[in-house]
Amino acid sequence: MKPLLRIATRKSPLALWQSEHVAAALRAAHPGLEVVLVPMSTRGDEVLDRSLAAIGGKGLFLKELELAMLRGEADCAVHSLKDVPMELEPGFALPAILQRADHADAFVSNHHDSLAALPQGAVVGTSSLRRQAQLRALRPDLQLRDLRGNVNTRLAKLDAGDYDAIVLACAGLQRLGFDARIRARMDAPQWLSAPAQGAIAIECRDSDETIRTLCAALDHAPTRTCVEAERAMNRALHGSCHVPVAAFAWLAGEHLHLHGLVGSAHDGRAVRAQGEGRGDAPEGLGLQVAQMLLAQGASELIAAHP
Ligand SMILES: NCc1[nH]cc(CCC(=O)O)c1CC(=O)O
Repeated sequence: MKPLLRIATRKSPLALWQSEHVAAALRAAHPGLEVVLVPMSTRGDEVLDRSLAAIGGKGLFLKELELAMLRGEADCAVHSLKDVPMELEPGFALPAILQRADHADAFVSNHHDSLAALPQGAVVGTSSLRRQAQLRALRPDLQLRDLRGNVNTRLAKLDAGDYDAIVLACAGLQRLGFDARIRARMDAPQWLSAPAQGAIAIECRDSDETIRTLCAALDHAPTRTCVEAERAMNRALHGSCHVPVAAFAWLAGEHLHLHGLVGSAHDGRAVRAQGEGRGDAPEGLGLQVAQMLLAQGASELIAAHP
């Protein structure tokens, strides 16, 4: 019998695409390994009428997949790393972080070319506090409206005329074949993406050495370095999906650069910081930039988002 590896995945089109992508990469890395998907629904996918924060935060997307691993129904799970809490559940590990795709956000609209080109008072859809905070800082005149659901649902709501524009991740749009929907990339330094946006991670049980080793073949060290800096910054700010924190790190040779932002989803206040360090010490850089943000009053902004 061929050795078998079972991947727990959410059922949204993006989650399925990402899990298929990981499955194909694992098959290529380990000829003879059989890889199958175990699609599951999570509470985060099913409850769409309440905010994520109200039903328990982003960890909800992971919990059911972790339970499937604990029950022995799956060997690992595939996630968008930006949806993975800064502190993993005890007993779990991330043996692979794949090479990051486009980290940037996308301005998506059927009538306007960019954020700057939106008319006064235009309606923009996003439920992300991070995106709301940056929109308020750059364009205080805009009307922000909630927009939840998977990528396909959000595009359908835009097309129904509910919004003048919406903001989504470039990576998700590209993976689903919606590249043509990207009217403008929203990128650093003016606009910062979510910590680890664009990176896919594999999670498995800490104790499962065989699975960890199989998955580790897909790990991309430069991506891990960058997302460790971004996540360390977020962790030091007690970041979760309930606070408007943005971070983007990139490597230039041996130098690691990190830009961070903490904003307010209620008004246009925001603090920004940037730092530079060595690629072998990403967590130190993350902490350093977090300290710079705190020194400018980030805690007050974070406390305003209970
Ligand atoms: N919040 C949902 C989510 N989680 C990951 C992505 C995009 C893919 C990625 O970041 O790798 C998206 C969609 C979006 O924000 O538009």
